[in-house]
Amino acid sequence: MSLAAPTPAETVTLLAAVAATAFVATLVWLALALVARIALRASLTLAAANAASALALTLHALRGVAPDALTRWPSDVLAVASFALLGAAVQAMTTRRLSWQTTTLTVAAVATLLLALPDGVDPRWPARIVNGAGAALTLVAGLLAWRQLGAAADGRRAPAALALPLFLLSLLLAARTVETFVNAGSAGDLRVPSAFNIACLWAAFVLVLLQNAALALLVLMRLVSRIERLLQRDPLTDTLNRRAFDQALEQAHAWLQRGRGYALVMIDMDRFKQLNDTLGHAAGDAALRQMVEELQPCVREVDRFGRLGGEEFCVLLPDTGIAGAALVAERMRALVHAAPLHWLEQDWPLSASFGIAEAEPGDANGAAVLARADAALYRAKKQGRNVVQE
Ligand SMILES: Nc1nc2c(ncn2[C@@H]2O[C@H](COP(=O)(O)OP(=O)(O)OP(=O)(O)O)[C@@H](O)[C@H]2O)c(=O)[nH]1
Repeated sequence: MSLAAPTPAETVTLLAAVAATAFVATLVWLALALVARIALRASLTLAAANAASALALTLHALRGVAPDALTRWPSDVLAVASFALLGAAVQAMTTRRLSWQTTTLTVAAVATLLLALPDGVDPRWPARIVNGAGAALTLVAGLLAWRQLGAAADGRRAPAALALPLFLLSLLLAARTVETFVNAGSAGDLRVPSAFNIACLWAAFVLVLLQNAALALLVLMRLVSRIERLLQRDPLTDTLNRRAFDQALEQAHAWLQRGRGYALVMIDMDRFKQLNDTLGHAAGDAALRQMVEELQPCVREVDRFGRLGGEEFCVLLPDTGIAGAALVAERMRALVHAAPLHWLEQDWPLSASFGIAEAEPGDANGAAVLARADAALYRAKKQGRNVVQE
């Protein structure tokens, strides 16, 4: 390929290549949405964005071959729709919300503006409007992605650099708009075999690939986060499962050497077997969920709430001594005791026993602290239940 003397065949071939790439991306996002059911709304919106882009580029390439009524206004509107849909998909992916009103209004406004252009208007005007609107839409999408991706999502930070292709796309579209003003010979038409158009088409080709790859990576990260969460959580109560809690405990214990203490509050619902045997297993499950919900306000962001098994739970309180743990446990005890389980028109009184322990420098590991909290819990049960013991 020579940049000095491009041929019309080159620009049309490149246009077809970008359109074909967008078309393949459409199929991939459709498969992800409909077959794998991954990030359904965002994937479908991205499929629509790529489809609109593929169709817009194909119609653009057919200018002069197919009727103008098909290849001018529809192609321009589809191009703007593809940028608006891309923005909507980025919004759906980063904020989990999808604003159809903004997308529809933007496309309708640009479509009306293009229709309102007088007959025989300088053909660069439609190009300026489409590229200008595209630059603005992709810039807004890029800024949104930059802001949202930096924020913690599912406990994992997605790199804000994933927004970079959107900024580059915005820059490319802005450059195309400016070029129609500063270059007297510009037609604002991608089919014209100029060095500028060839460079733009190559950049568009790379950016379509980069843009889709960045968003696919984002979807993958979301998926991994979701799987990680499923592996760490107890399905009934959404507290940490035993494995994840043990990990958190050993992590906290490692910090003990660096002067950061912690305490444990072990919780065991009283006479749970009796509840299960009388009202049934479903009522038992409901009681466990109710207790966890009631205790959540006592648990800080830094605390770790885990289910050790059956009706036994434990809360890990970093930077907390035995006095603090006693306060928390007493508050929890009162909360559980205050609210009976409402089940099939009857009230079943609930209570729980609590064992607390503080990590000490002599403790070899977290399990040793847990064993002391367990022994304290045993004493609480021996004392007649519904009490806190240390
Ligand atoms: N509904 C329900 N029951 C469970 C679950 N896990 C364990 N259990 C039941 O919890 C009961 C625990 O009984 P026990 O260990 O005797 O304890 P308890 O009846 O609470 O007696 P105390 O702790 O001494 O007050 C058993 O009947 C288990 O089947 C669960 O996920 N859901």
